Amino acid sequence: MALPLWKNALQTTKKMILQQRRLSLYNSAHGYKEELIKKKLQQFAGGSINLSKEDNGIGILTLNNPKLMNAFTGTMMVELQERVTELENWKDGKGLIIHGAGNTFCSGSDLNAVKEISNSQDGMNMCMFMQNTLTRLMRLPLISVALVQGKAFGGGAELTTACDFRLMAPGSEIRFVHKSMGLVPGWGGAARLVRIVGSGAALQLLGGAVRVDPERALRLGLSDQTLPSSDETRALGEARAWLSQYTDAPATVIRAVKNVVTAGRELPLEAALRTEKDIFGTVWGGPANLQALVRRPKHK
Ligand SMILES: CC[C@H](C(=O)O)C(=O)SCCNC(=O)CCNC(=O)[C@H](O)C(C)(C)COP(=O)(O)OP(=O)(O)OC[C@H]1O[C@@H](n2cnc3c(N)ncnc32)[C@H](O)[C@@H]1OP(=O)(O)O
Repeated sequence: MALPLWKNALQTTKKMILQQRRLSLYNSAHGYKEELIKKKLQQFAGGSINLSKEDNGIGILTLNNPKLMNAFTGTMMVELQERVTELENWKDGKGLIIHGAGNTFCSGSDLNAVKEISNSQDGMNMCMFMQNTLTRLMRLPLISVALVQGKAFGGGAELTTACDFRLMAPGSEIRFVHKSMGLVPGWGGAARLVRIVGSGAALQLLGGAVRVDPERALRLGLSDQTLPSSDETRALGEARAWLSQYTDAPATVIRAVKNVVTAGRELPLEAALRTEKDIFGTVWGGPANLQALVRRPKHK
């Protein structure tokens, strides 16, 4: 018996999206040798990236290196890639909250490792590895939130820009400190920041290594809400509540919502329209749509 049209469309579209997602930003054509880079990064051990995938479709990803303000060691960079692959394969996932252990977000690369990866090629290899991972994170079919408590500095600030939204606890700070180190962002943070706040504000935040508090972040559109509590546990509960207003539907629908927005953001108009049509075909006549029609919802 032929599959219902929506199931057929779902299978076709899933294959297309997965193929697009698997086309990494960097590959061997760019001199990118992933296994060699991973081997180098794994020389710098410490900390972990923990992921909890909950039955309600919300994932909690924790940057766990509190002794070093959750600075990214080499092994944490490799683990982040592994967690993103897990999230790409989580078919029931619809939301993700990224936060740091010890009531602070992340202070960027582990400076102990940075001092060892000092030549240009090793630096660019680390950037290609992190850009591949953060681009895949950004394209996940889940609505993602960076819960910023304490400090999000350097690469930590860049990581927040790979999430769909940023929520900040009172007293927290996002700071692109790269200039002070004679650097520019390398994990894709500049390209994403320009798209979030505009080139003028991005130039000020990068050129001035500006301390961005919750109020300034809201004004710039860099943050979507300042949470009431700076307490670690309460802030996570507030972030869950905030995210729930955008994930309150079956995973198939929320994942389709994120995918049409990603298409609209990243594709030329006509390709975005065709992708939207294909994604529409995966939900039109699907279980959630049919149940809604039976209920005949009244949108007050
Ligand atoms: C593309 C990414 C980019 C790159 O790779 O080029 C980077 O991200 S480079 C790193 C950029 N980040 C920084 O420069 C931040 C450095 N850290 C700080 O400015 C402060 O630690 C701060 C403001 C985050 C917190 O200050 P606070 O006084 O509250 O704490 P401490 O400084 O005492 O830190 C506690 C403890 O953690 C160690 N620490 C903090 N950040 C790092 C880091 N990025 N790498 C390694 N270690 C870090 C700090 O040394 C202290 O350790 P201790 O043994 O107690 O001295």
